Amino acid sequence: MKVIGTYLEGVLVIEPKVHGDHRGWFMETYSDVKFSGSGIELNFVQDNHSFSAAKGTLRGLHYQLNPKAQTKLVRCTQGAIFDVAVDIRKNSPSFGEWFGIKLTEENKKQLLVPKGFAHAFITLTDNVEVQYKVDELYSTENDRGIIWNDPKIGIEWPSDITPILSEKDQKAPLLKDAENNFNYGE
Ligand SMILES: Cc1cn([C@H]2C[C@H](O)[C@@H](COP(=O)(O)OP(=O)(O)O[C@H]3O[C@@H](C)C(=O)[C@@H](O)[C@H]3O)O2)c(=O)[nH]c1=O
Repeated sequence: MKVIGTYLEGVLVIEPKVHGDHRGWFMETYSDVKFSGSGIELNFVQDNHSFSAAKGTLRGLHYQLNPKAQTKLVRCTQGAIFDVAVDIRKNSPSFGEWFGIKLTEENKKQLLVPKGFAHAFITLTDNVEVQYKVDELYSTENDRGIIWNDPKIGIEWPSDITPILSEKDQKAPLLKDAENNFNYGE
């Protein structure tokens, strides 16, 4: 397994070791010992799995407030997504900055999105399955969103796709209208 840092502190790209043979392949998608060995101490408590039928489905930007903030270990097991993390830690030097990466069924890459980051993805193919582990339970009271196309964040979504959004995500606020509630790292 390879752990690759990004320009956002704490956001990591994980490349599992894939063991191929004449039958196909095998990989460990998460190992407590290997993550600990790389300095990543997590206690996952929930596994999530979503299916998006159409290319252009955009879920996010989502986060949970403390004390229910979540670390997410995200992977795409069918099709392809462009996966994004946005730093919403108020005192961070990279507050409001984003990192994006293509996660696909073929490349088997994973993105580790720490607490204090909003998360979103857009599907780049039809019939996409995304699976992710989280280290805090879902909490409707603490579940929040930021609008996907906030110009202040300026995420470079694939330009040839018109996003398909949930009603909730269409009504999400701008970063500037949500940031008073952020309670990470204070
Ligand atoms: C996230 C979540 C949703 N739900 C329910 C609530 C709702 O009825 C239904 C669909 O929820 P949503 O519309 O919020 O699903 P979705 O838009 O897929 O939300 C997800 O988006 C990605 C980007 C993330 O980062 C996730 O943490 C999560 O916020 O599932 C749970 O029961 N448990 C959960 O952990």
